[in-house]
Amino acid sequence: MEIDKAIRESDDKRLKTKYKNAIYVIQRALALYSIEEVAFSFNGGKDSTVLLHLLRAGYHLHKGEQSCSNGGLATFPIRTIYFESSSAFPEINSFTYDTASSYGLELDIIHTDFKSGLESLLKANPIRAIFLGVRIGDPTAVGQEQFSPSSPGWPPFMRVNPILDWSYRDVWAFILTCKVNYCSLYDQGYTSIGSIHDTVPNSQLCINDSSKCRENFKPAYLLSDGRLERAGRVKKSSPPITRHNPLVDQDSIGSQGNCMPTASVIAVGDEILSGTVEDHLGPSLCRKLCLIGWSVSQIAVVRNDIDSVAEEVEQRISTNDMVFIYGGVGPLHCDITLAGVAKAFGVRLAPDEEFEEYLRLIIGEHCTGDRNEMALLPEGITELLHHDKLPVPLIQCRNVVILSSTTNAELDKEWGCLTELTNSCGPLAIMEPLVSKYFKTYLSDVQVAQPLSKLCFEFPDLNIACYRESRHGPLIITIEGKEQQRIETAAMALSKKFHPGAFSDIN
Ligand SMILES: Cc1cc2nc3c(=O)[nH]c(=O)nc-3n(C[C@H](O)[C@H](O)[C@H](O)COP(=O)(O)O)c2cc1C
Ligand SMILES: Nc1ncnc2c1ncn2[C@@H]1O[C@H](COP(=O)(O)OP(=O)(O)OP(=O)(O)O)[C@@H](O)[C@H]1O
Ligand SMILES: [Mg+2]
Repeated sequence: MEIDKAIRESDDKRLKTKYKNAIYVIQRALALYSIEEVAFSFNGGKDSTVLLHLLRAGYHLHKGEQSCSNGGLATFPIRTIYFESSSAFPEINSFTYDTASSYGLELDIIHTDFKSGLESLLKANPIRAIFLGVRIGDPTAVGQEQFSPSSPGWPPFMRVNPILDWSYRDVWAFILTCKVNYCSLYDQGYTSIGSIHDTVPNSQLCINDSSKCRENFKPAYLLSDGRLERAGRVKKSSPPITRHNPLVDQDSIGSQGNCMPTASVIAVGDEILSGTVEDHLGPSLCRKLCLIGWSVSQIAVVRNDIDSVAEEVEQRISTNDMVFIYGGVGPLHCDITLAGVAKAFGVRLAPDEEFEEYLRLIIGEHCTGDRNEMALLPEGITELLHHDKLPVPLIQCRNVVILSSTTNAELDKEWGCLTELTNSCGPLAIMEPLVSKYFKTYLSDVQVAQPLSKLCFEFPDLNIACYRESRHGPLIITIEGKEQQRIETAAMALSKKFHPGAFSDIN
């Protein structure tokens, strides 16, 4: 088979190893699943082009092991799916179609979104595993392995990623060594291809030729720093904050009519969800936020699972000014919080040298593996918040602050530093806290209900709430607002509705 021969004849040892491992993954998958149970997700991109040829070679070798077939690959027996979108580059579409006809691919063209397309595909076919050209540097690769079940909420199938550990250089080494065709856009400076709306040629490949009016680009395989592969892709998450942004621009709060900034708190921990450990940090964080005039919109607990964290963060970042997340931070297998945050913003985890230096000062060279996994941070969106009292800086990714505290004492320290950083453009705007007044009464709920709801109506600018600490204990009523005088007026109005002494002040 021509691919296998080209690699065998090449001197590139690294490529040979990558090829061998990818073929091994493909052969494992073909041994585990029948040919009707597998599919190949092909989109004409460079990574899926590499995968196509690896699958052709892998299938040929797999067949060869079973019989002495000469592997006449006029047709490619693995069902191939292409999600065609109206915003795909015409060059990508034509390359995909031409490749399908050259290699006899049985192409299923799907016009819906990934999730519903896969749902229909799995309903109509016995597919259990899908080959993908996902690589470790892709944002969507976060948390994946060579065999990874589809995420919760997706139809159930196995994602098989034979080139997960391939670098940008490996991909081009393979394409050039095997002399296979690739989409023409890669010769025009495109290095990673999304849609026509979010992809431009990579500026790293721009040739500055003042004599020509048109910009020229070198081909993709000349990009020397593979980390810049996605430089031509517009980030999926443009600044997520749709409301005013109090992160650094504290003046914007006043200009929005003194509206309170809101925060959401996320705890990560299976141990909290199983009831083994009680979360004390969440309530403490809520109190701290209220004390600096912030309103807490939600407190959530999620599992130590990348997708659960990503889903929660993705929902909270657009509706809150800030999101605070803690738990799941560290070097253990269950420490997935940073990966979840990266996934929520659609970026990858990448080594951060500055952070690594801090970690090295603390833990020395005692990290396992090639490098310190704790120094992998969401790429392009991370800011390190330094403070003299902290051994390592706090991590902020856009409007998400990742706290590493595990106890209230540690939280007090981190919080103290965060609020002190405010003066030197830290993430928190310190607002005037709301003023509140607490009353208690032994009247029954039924007696209090109607007058209290009238009071809410008369004072719509105040936050009037009530709760009981125990079934037979007093009813506690709280009145919260911006001005003390206004609260006193409401308190007076409330007491006038009942006999004297019905309420006592517990402030
Ligand atoms: C066949 C196939 C299976 C996928 N399975 C999953 C999945 O299990 N979980 C997930 O979060 N995304 C899944 N995706 C979506 C990809 O992670 C990613 O969103 C997609 O490749 C588009 O990337 P883009 O947003 O950069 O265009 C799948 C995509 C395809 C084509
Ligand atoms: N529209 C699509 N139809 C079918 N498969 C797709 C589609 N989009 C993505 N995929 C699958 O996801 C993989 C990863 O996509 P990604 O865009 O990162 O790689 P690529 O398109 O092959 O190369 P490039 O990074 O140069 O765009 C693809 O190799 C392919 O297996
Ligand atoms: Mg692509």
